[in-house]
Amino acid sequence: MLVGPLLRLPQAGVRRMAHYKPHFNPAKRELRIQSLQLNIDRAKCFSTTLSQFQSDALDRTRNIGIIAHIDAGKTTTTERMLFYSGFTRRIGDVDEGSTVTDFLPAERARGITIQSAAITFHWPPGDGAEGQAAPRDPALPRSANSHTINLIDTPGHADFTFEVMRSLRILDGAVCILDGVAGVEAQTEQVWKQASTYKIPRVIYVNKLDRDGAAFGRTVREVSSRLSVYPAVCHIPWFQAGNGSFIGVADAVNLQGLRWKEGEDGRSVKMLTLEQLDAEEPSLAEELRRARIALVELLSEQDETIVEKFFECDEDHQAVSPMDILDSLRRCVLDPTSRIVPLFAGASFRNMGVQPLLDAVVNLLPSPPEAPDPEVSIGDVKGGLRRLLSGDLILEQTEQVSASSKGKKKKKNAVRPNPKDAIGKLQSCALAFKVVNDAKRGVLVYVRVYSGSLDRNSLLFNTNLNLSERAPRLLKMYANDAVEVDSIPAGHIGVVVGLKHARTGDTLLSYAGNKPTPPEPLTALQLRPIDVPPPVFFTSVEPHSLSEEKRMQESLDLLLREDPSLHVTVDEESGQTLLSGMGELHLEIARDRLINDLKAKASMGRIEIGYRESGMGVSGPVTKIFDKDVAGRRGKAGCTATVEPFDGETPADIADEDVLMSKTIEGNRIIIRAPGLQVERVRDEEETSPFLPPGMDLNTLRTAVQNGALAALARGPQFTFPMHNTQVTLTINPAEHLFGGDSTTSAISAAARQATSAALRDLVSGAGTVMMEPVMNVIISVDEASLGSVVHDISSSRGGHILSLDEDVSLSTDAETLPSIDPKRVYAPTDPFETSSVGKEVPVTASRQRTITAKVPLKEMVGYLKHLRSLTAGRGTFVMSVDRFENMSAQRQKAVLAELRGGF
Ligand SMILES: Nc1nc2c(ncn2[C@@H]2O[C@H](COP(=O)(O)OP(=O)(O)OP(=O)(O)O)[C@@H](O)[C@H]2O)c(=O)[nH]1
Repeated sequence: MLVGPLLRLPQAGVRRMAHYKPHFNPAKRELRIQSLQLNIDRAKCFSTTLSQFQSDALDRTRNIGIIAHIDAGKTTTTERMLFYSGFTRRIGDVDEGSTVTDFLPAERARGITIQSAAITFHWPPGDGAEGQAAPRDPALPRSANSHTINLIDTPGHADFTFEVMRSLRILDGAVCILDGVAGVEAQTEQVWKQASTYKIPRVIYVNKLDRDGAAFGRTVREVSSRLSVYPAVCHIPWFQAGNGSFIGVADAVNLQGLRWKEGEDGRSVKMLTLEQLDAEEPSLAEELRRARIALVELLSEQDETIVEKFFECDEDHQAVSPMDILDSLRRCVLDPTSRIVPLFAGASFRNMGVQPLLDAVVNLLPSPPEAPDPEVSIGDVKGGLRRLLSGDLILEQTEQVSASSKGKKKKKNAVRPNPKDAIGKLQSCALAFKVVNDAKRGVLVYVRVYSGSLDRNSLLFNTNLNLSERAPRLLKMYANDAVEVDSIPAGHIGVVVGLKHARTGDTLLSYAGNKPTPPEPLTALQLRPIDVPPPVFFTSVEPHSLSEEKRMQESLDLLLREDPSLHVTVDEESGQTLLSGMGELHLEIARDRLINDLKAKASMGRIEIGYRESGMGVSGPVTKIFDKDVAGRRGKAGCTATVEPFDGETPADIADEDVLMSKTIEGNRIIIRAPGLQVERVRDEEETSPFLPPGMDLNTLRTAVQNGALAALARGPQFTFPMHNTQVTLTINPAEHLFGGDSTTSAISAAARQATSAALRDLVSGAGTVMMEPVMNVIISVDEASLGSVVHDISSSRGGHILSLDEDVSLSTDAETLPSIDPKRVYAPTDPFETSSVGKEVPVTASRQRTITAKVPLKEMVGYLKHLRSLTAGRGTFVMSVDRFENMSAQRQKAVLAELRGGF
């Protein structure tokens, strides 16, 4: 934005803003969050008969999350939010391990948030039902009425990136907390980009301004340069006498000062008008006027309405009403093309700045109907939920399917589904965003409902697992307290109790009719689908005794439902159970969960890198006939398998009518062919064949063959690492491979496994296999002084490949790369001990932050943080994510194998 010539102090005779905040009492100039005790009592006394959701009007609901760099103060801020809203009686303390949101013992012990907990509270305090009948008074800010806030606490550690994505996708808005000392860090950039992928409207809160070295102005400039957005500075910090301790904020929207008393719980806030500030803190008053001008100027660049208001006020920046500014900020926040992000200031630990931030959540972030349309997919077709509900997306999907099946023989009795019929039958769709094992209530599945209403006792079809299960109980959660409800309407967040299968990330549908599955193609519907990155670390899990094995398996199953980015495989030959995950900390936390929380009597081995194995050529077709009694039942089935290299991208040629399935799973492609099966679509949704074993449907056959192939692919033939970039084609010929009732699912699975394993072994005698290792995308933030040594260390000692210095290299393929913003053109107040203010050059000094983007083998990154800290005097930070698996050179392979064998 242009601040230069326009940044001038307003003319004399400035009009005073009318104060508008009803819960701030201007007469007393002292705010006390009202009737705290009353609100706590109310919170405890929710009627269990009334559906609490009914009283929470959607436009007075905010589904928000807090995103930040680790340790920026998410938990500390959340605890204050809960306290000021009357939800808790005392402020929890992360350092004492007494917080509400971090309620897993493992989290409390580590002081980090590892699990997203959803909490509902009201702001301003009330029960969210007040004044529901009365329409909103447009002259008052939304924060004049009590709102229901569903807060999802997202994890901050890099190992939990996938978990961050999972919680982000159900948010309608987010607060991004920055550490006022550290500024924008590599991980902030990463999580910011992730939020941009889902186009989530955001506000920024600069925290920890009480700490020595806090630099609000520098942080604001970093927001523009590193996050590529225009910070709309709504608050500036108030340091006593310009450079003393942090005592409050000056509010550029309402043109007032908010001062908190040192050492109190923060419920008392002294408010000062601009005139009072002039008398008490003239330099702050002057800066506040600058901030107001900059704010109006910035908004004017993107919002026509504020320009009109500005002209109506005779071009007096101070005369524009707070309501007009709030409305303009809101329009910008909700406009996906706008790059304006409102920015607030505080020190949560000192209980300063949290109530105005809560007002901002209510005033500026969207209600569920105002939030960006969530992405859904049906098969390969993607689009918005609204397009799905209109039937257009289904139409597109059916057209695509019929186009791709052109040239195929028409199936007998084929019926094309009517999109309107399918949508008409859809009663609700919801996303299970978190599965939590509650000691008292059992397994809780947190859901966000996107359309319709999820009712108690309805049958829920899980499109990820292809099964239905009933929802016997529904709850609305208040951290560890719960209220029983009859339904969860669209836009709301609630909990389903009693589901046996649903996992974190699954899409759940309820539909009309008594069929076991919803009409096609709804069975393939996915809400906000995300790609699960491959696990790169693994460890073995061993029960203490044979009798503990069942218990351990149950605990592992639960762990996997909670966190599907963990994987469990059983090595067929050694019988060892292997648990794999995204990072060392990820597996350490899983170990804690398993052993300390779930009380599994098991021990875990060393955490090791998950290498992969890949074939160098094509195997011959190998046929295996399995013929054995399984659990007292005769089983006989056969299968032919061929394996070949697969580049991970080339689409499968599915124009072959014999192809039953072609799926890429965990970096390998599984193709199932069944020539001569003569598949027929009988009715709308059922496929069958006269040659299937009695009682078996096509889906069961597919799953059995797939599971057999997956079990074989889990162990490479030469190095015993899981196979990668491998395509296996399995052929089931009914005449040769199916033997009526003897061909049970386990016999078919066993035949598929044996055939795949034999084809893999065939590779070894032919072209051979090669080891692959995970290569990471690494983004390192360091100061100028350490740049040289860090770059040298990465490229020479760690075999890394530097991609860029300082350039914005997008980690996510979806995130759009925005043109950069010149921080010189952004308003930022002077930091204490800094000389000039606006329009300054970002100084090129030793403290300037530099960003290194590189590709480095994961093996070389183990324990890197400690090393980076020593190279950068403790200031360097980094984030990394898996780029891909790469073939290892013969020399590197030999060295790694020697190390592994030596048990190093
Ligand atoms: N001085 C100061 N310290 C703060 C402030 N806010 C948080 N802290 C401290 O910073 C540390 C991290 O705070 P948390 O609230 O746990 O941060 P978090 O972002 O939730 O961290 P994760 O859960 O690990 O992602 C704790 O020691 C807090 O006491 C603040 O405003 N001022």
